[in-house]
Amino acid sequence: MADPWQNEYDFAVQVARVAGAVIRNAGEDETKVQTKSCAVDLVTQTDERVEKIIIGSLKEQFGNGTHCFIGEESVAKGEPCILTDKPTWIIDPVDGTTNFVHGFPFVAVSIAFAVNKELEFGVVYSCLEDKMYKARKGKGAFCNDEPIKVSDVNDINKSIIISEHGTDRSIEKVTKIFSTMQKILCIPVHGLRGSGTAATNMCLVASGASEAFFEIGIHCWDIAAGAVIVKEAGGLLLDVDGGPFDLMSRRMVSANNKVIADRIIKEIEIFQVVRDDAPIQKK
Ligand SMILES: Nc1ncnc2c1ncn2[C@@H]1O[C@H](CO)[C@@H](O)[C@H]1OP(=O)(O)O
Ligand SMILES: [Mg+2]
Repeated sequence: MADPWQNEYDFAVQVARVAGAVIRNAGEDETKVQTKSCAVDLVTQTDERVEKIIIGSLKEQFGNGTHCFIGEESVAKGEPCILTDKPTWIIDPVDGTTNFVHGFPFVAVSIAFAVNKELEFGVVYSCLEDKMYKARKGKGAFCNDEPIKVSDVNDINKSIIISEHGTDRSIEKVTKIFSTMQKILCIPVHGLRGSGTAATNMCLVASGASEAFFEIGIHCWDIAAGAVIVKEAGGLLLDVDGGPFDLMSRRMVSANNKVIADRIIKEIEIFQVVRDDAPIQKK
């Protein structure tokens, strides 16, 4: 049977490439920052411009009222962040905005597509490295059209684990994050890393460069596309408490296998975050 979402998938790859070129060519003026939720949560003109380009072209192509859109900058401006059964695009125009502002060379465009609350495909374009990661449910994961798969390491002592610090600087959260990192480092593991973009981190797990990436505080648009890519590369997704992965929960462990995931989960100090789909007055 023909793939009902083939056109959407192919178009997402094209749009991600265009968006990545816009990011690469963004002038100095466009890296001037404004802040969002706090002093270290950054946004630039490019984030907003690229989201408009992506959503604009998707709407022109498919938006006859049947498709919904969840985009990082649209949600920041008050649009709802609720996943329904309708075909829904989940978009982070510039994942790694802090990197982008500083010229730290990992910045990704992340585009995912869900139907009936299930992720159908994901595209992550790491635009400064010119790496196009993509995966269609049931059809494998690719980087620049070459198949990718997760690492086969199941000895935690031989792993590289990725995490990030996020944008919350409250002392209790930072203490928990660093305590978790310290415990994992001292298991010991070969190394701890973080590229500064959740989408790229997930592609690093998918391509076998790292065994696991976990974070509390990420948003659905940071990880939706990467989630399909990790799964299709043979990896798995879990909640930070070992339960099932929930895209809207802002908590995620992605790993090459269950042995590594379970070992990491044992060390994670959980802190509370407000869900992406919580009523707006709670945020
Ligand atoms: N409050 C938060 N806590 C943790 N990670 C966050 C976060 N807000 C955004 N992120 C994302 O996590 C990674 C770095 O921690 C980036 O992918 C960043 O996405 P962004 O660049 O699109 O904001
Ligand atoms: Mg992001």
